[in-house]
Amino acid sequence: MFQDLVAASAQQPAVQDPQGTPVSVKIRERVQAAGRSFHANDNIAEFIEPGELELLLDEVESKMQGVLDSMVIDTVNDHNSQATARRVAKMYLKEVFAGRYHKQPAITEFPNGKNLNELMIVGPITVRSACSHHLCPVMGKVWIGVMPNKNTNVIGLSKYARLVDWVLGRPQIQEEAIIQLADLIMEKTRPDGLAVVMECSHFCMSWRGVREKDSKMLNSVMRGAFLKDPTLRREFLALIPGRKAD
Ligand SMILES: Nc1nc2c(ncn2[C@@H]2O[C@H](COP(=O)(O)OP(=O)(O)OP(=O)(O)O)[C@@H](O)[C@H]2O)c(=O)[nH]1
Repeated sequence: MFQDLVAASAQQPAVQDPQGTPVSVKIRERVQAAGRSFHANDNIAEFIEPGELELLLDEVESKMQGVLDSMVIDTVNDHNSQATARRVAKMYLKEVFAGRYHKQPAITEFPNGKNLNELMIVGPITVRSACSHHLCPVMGKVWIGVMPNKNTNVIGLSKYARLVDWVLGRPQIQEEAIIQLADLIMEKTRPDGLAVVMECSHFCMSWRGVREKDSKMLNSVMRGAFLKDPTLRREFLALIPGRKAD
C-alpha cells in the first residue's frame, strides 16, 4: 500500500519551474510587489502570465492529492477517487472560483442617447458562490435596480448577470460580495442611484455546522438616489417579485 502511495505521488505533475519556484509563489510575489492584496475574494488575473494557469492547475492538483492522502483515501485502488485531485483543482480554478483567476468579462457600454431616467430592475440573477470560511456553496439570487441619468452608460442586460458571476465566482462572504458588486456596477454605469438586494442560502449553515436548513441571509446596498429618496427605495422593493416594501 505504501508503494502504491509512493507510485501515486510519483505520477504527480511537476509544479515548479526549472529553478524550483512553484508558480503560486511567483504569482504571489508579483501581487505583493504591486502592493495589492490576494484575499480569497480578490481577483488576481492581471498577475497571472500566459500559460501559468495550467501550471497552477498542476500545483493545486498535487496539493489536493496530498489532502486526499492525508484523509486516508485510497486514490490508487478506489476507481471513484482516482482523478479526484485533478477534478477538484479544475473545479476551483476554472469553474467555481474562476472569478479570482480570470479577467473581468468584456462589458459593452452604450451612451444614454435617449436620456433615460426611469427605474430599471433586473433579477433575479442566480448567485453561485462559496463562503471563504469553509468553502461551502452559497446559492441564491440578486436583484439590481438602476436609476440612470443622462451621463449613465447603458450596459447590455446580460452583462449584469456576467458581472454577478465574476464577483461571486470567488470564495466570498455575502456582506463583502454585495459591496464589490455594487462598486463595480457604479463604476460601469455611473447612475444617479443603485440598489442591490441579495438573498442566499449558506451550505455551511445547512449541510454542516448548525444545520439550519431553511434560513437565508438577505442584505442590501443602496447608493445615491435610493439612499436619499424613500419613495424610490420603496418602489424598487415593491417591484421585486416575492419581496414586500418596508
Ligand atoms: N457574516 C457571514 N458569515 C458567514 C458567511 N458565510 C458563512 N458564514 C459563517 O461564518 C462562520 C465561520 O465561523 P467559525 O466559528 O470560525 O467556524 P465554525 O466553528 O466552523 O462555526 P459553525 O458554523 O458555527 O460550526 C459560521 O458562523 C458561518 O455560518 C457570510 O457570508 N457572512
